[in-house]
Amino acid sequence: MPESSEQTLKLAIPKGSLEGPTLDLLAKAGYEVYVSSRGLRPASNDPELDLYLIRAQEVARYIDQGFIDCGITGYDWASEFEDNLVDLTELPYSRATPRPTHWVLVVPEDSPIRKPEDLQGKRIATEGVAITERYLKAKGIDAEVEFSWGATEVKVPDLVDAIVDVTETGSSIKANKLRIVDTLLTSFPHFYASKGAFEDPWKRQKMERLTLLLKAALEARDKVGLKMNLPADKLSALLEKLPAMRRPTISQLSEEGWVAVETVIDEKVVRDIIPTLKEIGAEGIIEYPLNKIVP
Ligand SMILES: Nc1ncnc2c1ncn2[C@@H]1O[C@H](COP(=O)(O)OP(=O)(O)OP(=O)(O)O)[C@@H](O)[C@H]1O
Ligand SMILES: O=P(O)(O)OC[C@H]1O[C@H](OP(=O)(O)OP(=O)(O)O)[C@H](O)[C@@H]1O
Ligand SMILES: [Mg+2]
Repeated sequence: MPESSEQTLKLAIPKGSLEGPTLDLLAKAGYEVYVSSRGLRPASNDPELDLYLIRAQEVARYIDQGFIDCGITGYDWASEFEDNLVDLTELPYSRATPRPTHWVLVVPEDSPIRKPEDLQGKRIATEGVAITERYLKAKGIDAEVEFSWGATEVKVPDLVDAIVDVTETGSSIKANKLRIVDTLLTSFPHFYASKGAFEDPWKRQKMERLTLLLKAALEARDKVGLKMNLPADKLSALLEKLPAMRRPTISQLSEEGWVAVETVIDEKVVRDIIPTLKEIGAEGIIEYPLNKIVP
């Protein structure tokens, strides 16, 4: 375990839906976090980090109050504190996909509610009471909003007329035979800092370095490196046929008439590209995973 450090940065990691993907991202960024089964103050391989596992809903409030220097949480839960926080960066990852989450107004498939205005005088259950009330107010709709502790999908139509819930893949909506009436908010995780921490030169530099590494790790996601040797006279054929190979590095090989080509491409096109490269005349093709890309 690394030695303790003089100066530390108090960083909150969201406990719950985002915990797993956030720990994976931190690891890719170079920060191994060791979470024990009940421990909410995880250790890490960086003695300058003082880590807290805090519910996503509460991260922004503790940063706002200055108890925590910075943290990762969904934009949805931080939006009401937005004016008091420094938004260091958006981090485009989710629980299961690279897509953002949506807070949606949902009713049973056969509900008579077709548009938001049909909610006038109705009852809505949600974990996001503030998000829902802000939305209704903006639309001038008067409806009763009650807090839900979760498993919200089960409440329509017997307990309430509609719900507002998070959706990512849409599978919960489908499984519960629900229909989306409107989208209230779209959210990715963000890395937020308190204004106080941002004004502290040491903390600011530490957070900016962390931001760079987190973004670099996300940038490298779903990309791979590709390297090969190629007869020099086939180079133009290769570049013509493979527009996916943007800005490759070309270097001369010691063997006359041959070049080495190196590039970064989306992993999803690799299975089409490698056989084509072989057909064009490439040899010694290697594909390798990437941890970080810093533009
Ligand atoms: N299915 C999901 N896919 C991706 N992100 C999600 C999903 N559910 C929630 N999130 C995101 O994770 C954060 C926390 O979500 P939420 O408030 O639902 O708490 P939770 O961690 O899922 O815990 P709970 O079990 O109480 O719902 C939010 O920023 C939200 O946008
Ligand atoms: O569109 P999907 O990919 O299906 O994701 C949406 C589901 O994920 C969240 O549930 P969670 O697991 O947080 O449980 P909860 O119902 O206790 O909030 C959300 O409340 C939905 O139920
Ligand atoms: Mg949830």
